[in-house]
Amino acid sequence: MAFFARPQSANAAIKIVAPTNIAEAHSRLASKKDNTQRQCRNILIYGSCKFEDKGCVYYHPPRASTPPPLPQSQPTTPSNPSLSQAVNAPVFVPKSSTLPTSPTPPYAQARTPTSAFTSPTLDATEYDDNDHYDASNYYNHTEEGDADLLTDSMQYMDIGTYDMQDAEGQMMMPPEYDPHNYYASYPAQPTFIRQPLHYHLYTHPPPNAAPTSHYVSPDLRADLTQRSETLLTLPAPGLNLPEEIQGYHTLVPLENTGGERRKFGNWYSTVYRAIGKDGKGYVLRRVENFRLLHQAAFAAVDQWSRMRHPNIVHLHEAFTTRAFGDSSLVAVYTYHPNSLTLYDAHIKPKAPSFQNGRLQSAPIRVPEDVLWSYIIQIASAMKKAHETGMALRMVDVTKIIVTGHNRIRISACGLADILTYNPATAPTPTQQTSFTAPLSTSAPLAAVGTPQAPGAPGASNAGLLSSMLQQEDLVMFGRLIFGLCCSNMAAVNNLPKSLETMSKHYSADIKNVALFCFSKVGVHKHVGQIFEMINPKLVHELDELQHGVEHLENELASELENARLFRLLCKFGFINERPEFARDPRWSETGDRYIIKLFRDYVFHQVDEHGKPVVNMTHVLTCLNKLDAGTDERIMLVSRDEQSVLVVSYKEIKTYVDAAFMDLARK
Ligand SMILES: Nc1ncnc2c1ncn2[C@@H]1O[C@H](COP(=O)(O)OP(=O)(O)OP(=O)(O)O)[C@@H](O)[C@H]1O
Repeated sequence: MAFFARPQSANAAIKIVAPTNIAEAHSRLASKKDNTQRQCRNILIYGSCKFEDKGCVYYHPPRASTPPPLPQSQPTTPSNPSLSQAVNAPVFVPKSSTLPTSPTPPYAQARTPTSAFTSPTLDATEYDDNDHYDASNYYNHTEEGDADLLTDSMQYMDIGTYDMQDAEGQMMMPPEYDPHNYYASYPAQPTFIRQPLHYHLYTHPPPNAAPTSHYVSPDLRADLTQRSETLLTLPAPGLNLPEEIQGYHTLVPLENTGGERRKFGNWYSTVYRAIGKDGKGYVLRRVENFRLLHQAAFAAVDQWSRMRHPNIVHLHEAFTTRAFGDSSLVAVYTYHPNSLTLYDAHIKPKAPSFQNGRLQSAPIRVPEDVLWSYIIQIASAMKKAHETGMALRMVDVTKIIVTGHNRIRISACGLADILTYNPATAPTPTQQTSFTAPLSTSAPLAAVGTPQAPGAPGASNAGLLSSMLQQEDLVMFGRLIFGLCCSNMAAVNNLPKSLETMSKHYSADIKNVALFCFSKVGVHKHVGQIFEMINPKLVHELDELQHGVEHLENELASELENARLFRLLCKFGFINERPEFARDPRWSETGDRYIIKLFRDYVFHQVDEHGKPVVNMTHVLTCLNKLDAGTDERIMLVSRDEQSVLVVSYKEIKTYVDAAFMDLARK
């Protein structure tokens, strides 16, 4: 309760009085201008004046004597910012158009270009050391300039205004959003004093990136919200799933566990979503009734867990478990909420819908640019795997998931390596990390789950197997392109018809890539050749990606200020109108909290000249951002009975808000 006893004078708010000393300051400046006995500034700065004997009108002390000390300038701001001195300082410049504008500061009159650099008595060579722009020299070398003048001029500066500059002296934060209003309010205040950029100030976004609202678009918001929501859904009761396996809990099946099931190679498999020890979502891909014969089979897991690629679902670990009541193999992958397999997204028959005005149930064909994007992403993932001596082995519509807008990832990588591990063909660590050259022999392909023993002379079993699996990746890739083009995964079984369909709906380039991948082994074929074939499409994809990044940046910009303003509003909510202090006038009618209360009125409860509420988000945003930044700019707060007026800076209000909040938090 100590803060209740805080004396009101503890705050630095000042009462408004008429700025009587403006006229005095002007007359003082005028008298200084007439003083021809003032010491020449060249003597002060350089120790001599080249024009001493050539008509310089200022006073030059005898050369032998020691130069007199610099004249004491008038203090720019009161050294002790006590209330009594602050009251007389005519610093406060009301920003509101309803308030009188401040007089044009004298420094602004003094720094006309001619007076600064075109004095006939100045020799440019005399300023060699000061050629670069320097604000203080600039003023010092004005015709009438001296330290006193500069000091006097500084008194008229609204420091809050100069805080709003970046390193280049550009205005960073117009007090109002409308730049025209800003310059109309400050017609004669050029900006020369450089202050470090205060990143917490509210900055008007560049016009080309100006967000249309202060929130991300509804579509993006809905998408992101749904993704988080999905992670929180609970499993249906009665599934009889283990509560926890190796630290993963809250298992939820991501596919139908009853009815007809497809096999994964020779095994049944089920995909679950689970929460890990770190609270993040994971996918557990369980292979039922798997017997691990060789611990070394998990070597592939190490390799895949080290692999990072944007189009490959990351494999974290794999283990065997009896928690499901059998001997299961579980591979743990990153969870990408609300994903669909390519099959579900493009091939699975949909409920009838209106297409071209007719009710149709045929799947909607994948647009060509989307197909190119898929081809590039899969080829990129494949290239990464092949460069590290591995094969994807999962280029299949049911094992590629769509995790975002046209964004695909290959899931289940590494699983086939464990399931089909054969110690006779297991690669050594060196072979695992070496680049696999394109296959030069016409060896038969190894199907997933049934690797064949290679026998090419000169090549190790492991190396040749790896090459064969990589060739198989390409064949699967070709099959996938045919399937997506024809919306039928058995499209390659009737190649002539499929080619006809492709020619009808897609460009010849897609057909060429599909045929290249699907063609028989025996030629020098590797995934790098695909990139050579599709160069122009790569450029297009890059452009699209950059557009996508820009779009997201703009979305981000619209929310940029919201988090800190939300925190500030929370503090206001905690401090203002506390019911337990409702009958205690000391809570909000005196001292710092009174100022917080008046500031809240200033921000939210203003009325116009007709008494109508001013509902201006720009005003609120500007005020709150300045408060959060703690600027030196001062505002005028009027009591509700309009009997007293307080002038207080944002910096001071910020201190009071923080102190009041800390008091509450400590209670
Ligand atoms: N990493 C992942 N993140 C999120 N969802 C995933 C992930 N991997 C797979 N899924 C989802 O899990 C579900 C089942 O995946 P699965 O690979 O078993 O596909 P499937 O079509 O059921 O194939 P199969 O019939 O061979 O089991 C799919 O809906 C898929 O989108």
